Amino acid sequence: MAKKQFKTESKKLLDMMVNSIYTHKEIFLRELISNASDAIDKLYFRSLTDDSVGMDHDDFEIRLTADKDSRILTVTDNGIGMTKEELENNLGTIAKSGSLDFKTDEENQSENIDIIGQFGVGFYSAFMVADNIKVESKAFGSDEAFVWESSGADGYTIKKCEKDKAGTVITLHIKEDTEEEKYGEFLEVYRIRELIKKYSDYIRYPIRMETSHKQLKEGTENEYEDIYEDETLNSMTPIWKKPQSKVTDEEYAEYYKGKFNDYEAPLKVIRQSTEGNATYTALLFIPSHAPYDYYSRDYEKGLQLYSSSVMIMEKCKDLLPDHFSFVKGLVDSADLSLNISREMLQHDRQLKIIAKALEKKIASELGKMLKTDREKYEQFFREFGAQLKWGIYSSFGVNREELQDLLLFKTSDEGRYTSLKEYIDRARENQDKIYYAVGETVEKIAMLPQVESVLAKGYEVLYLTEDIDEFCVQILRNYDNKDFLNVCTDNLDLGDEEEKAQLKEENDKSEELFKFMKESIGDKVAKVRYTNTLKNHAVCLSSEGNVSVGMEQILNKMPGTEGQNIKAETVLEINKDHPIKDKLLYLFGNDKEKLADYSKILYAQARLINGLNLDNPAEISDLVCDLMV
Ligand SMILES: Nc1ncnc2c1ncn2[C@@H]1O[C@H](COP(=O)(O)OP(=O)(O)OP(=O)(O)O)[C@@H](O)[C@H]1O
Repeated sequence: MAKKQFKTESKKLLDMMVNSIYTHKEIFLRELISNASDAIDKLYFRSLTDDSVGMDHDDFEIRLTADKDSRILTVTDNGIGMTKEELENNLGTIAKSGSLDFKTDEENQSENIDIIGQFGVGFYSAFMVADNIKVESKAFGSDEAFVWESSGADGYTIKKCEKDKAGTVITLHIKEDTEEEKYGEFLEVYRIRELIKKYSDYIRYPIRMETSHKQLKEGTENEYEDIYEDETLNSMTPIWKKPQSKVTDEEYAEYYKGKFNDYEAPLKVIRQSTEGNATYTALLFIPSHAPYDYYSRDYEKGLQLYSSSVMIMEKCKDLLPDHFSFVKGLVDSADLSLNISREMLQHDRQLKIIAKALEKKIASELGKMLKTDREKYEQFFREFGAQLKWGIYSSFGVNREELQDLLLFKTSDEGRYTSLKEYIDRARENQDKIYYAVGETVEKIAMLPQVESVLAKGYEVLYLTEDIDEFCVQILRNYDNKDFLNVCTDNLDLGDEEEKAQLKEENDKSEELFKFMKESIGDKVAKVRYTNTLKNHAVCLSSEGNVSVGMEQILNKMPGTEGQNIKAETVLEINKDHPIKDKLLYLFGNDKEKLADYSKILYAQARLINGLNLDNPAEISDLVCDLMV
């Protein structure tokens, strides 16, 4: 029979598995057992409403056999099974489409680790240890059974076979041992027992295996015989049902990695059990890094939902607010009915109470981490901080009480992270503003002329480097009764009354000059004026109104704003103490043509100083050359 070919993506992945240098090959057993358990879950769930299943919870099992002579390891379940089409679709292609959109450079073996870790390639991982795999399966309700067989990337076959009951038998022919790899260990009972304890202990169905031990023969004194017995290798207690003191950090980490397809241990484990309004146990994990798709539309938030240890939903969105969408984990509650539908669940009062309590718990645990383990918190914030800021912005500040003290911003104080409270604690006496500036990097912001002058007066400035930062700050408006103030906007008010009056007078006097300069530059600026906030530079840009120059950039980059051309009211500010001022006044009286060129050049310089690109670099370069020759 002709072999069918794997889909291209699957073939690549398979090649990688077959030649894997991944050191944790042992995880293949966890993957197969987890699939078996899922398949049993499905049939058990069905048995609750369908008498024809004819099985009780106690009838379900996962069975292992290992034969060292033939190098055969089998994993058998009496779950829902697969039809011919399902065998084809589930095992002939990668379950999760798009997993391989991610770079799969076969040459670069080190990427193996990431792929296995990130996507939990499941069934395919068996090819790390086996050179031939057979999957015999009979779907519940079907009269026919089929066997899928493959020796790796060259393809697979599907044929009819005989099988009595619904379920699946996976037969692995374990690879021959090599110098580096002793694959034979996966046929040893002690090793299998160890792996089940490590990765699959919590599986709620018994994982059984016939094992033997030596026993003194009855009636003899020194004759021993082999006694064969069925041994259940797992404790079947879900990890969240074990007393907290009995679970080590490592066990939580292994559980998390296996269940949520992560290659790194979580940054934090949160466990909560309550009775009262709602009785539930929650086991939550804060990952130590954002999943590859976290900041994309494909990412789906949610927690697993169990009713008395039986999973009723893989991803319950309603349990997590958007600003904590990075949290992984599960909730087990006896208060929820097993047969509850998704639609009903949305309106379930219990669920709402649980969700509220979890939100509070997560916020308080993060707060604690910020206080007691700064380094860890900063690691968390680098990965997920933007989500908290987004939470404030997208809710128009409704969540501010919960979130504002969890925020960190970069600051002029050595470019490190600060919380708002820390900023206030360091603020100068009588400082009634929280100063901030926006830019791509800390270094670029530090060079902004306005920032220099605010720093020179002894104030600290928040450096907003992330796209969401300024939006978040604008929604907050103030913190601890102090308003946020963008140092590049018009109302930076650092001088005394006398200085202010003097500036106004000078500005009024030069009104005609400014009008001419503005007309020369065109509608890229709304105004030209003098400023007394600059120290060394001749010019800078600032803005008036709600949209700052930085926001203009971000808003125009956002999808959906094409063609809207959102504009900041840009102001070109000229240092009133710089010699350029006299030059401009002179040109205004004597050489308007040159003044027009100067205006354009000054505007271009201001853009460069503010870290912005020029829209007409060739023109500016020509103008500068003309001045030079
Ligand atoms: N023992 C089994 N019984 C029934 N169906 C199975 C069994 N093993 C695998 N499958 C089916 O094959 C699919 C693919 O399995 P695979 O382990 O590759 O991915 P997955 O379990 O969906 O994802 P992941 O392992 O990343 O969580 C499963 O979703 C399931 O539908």
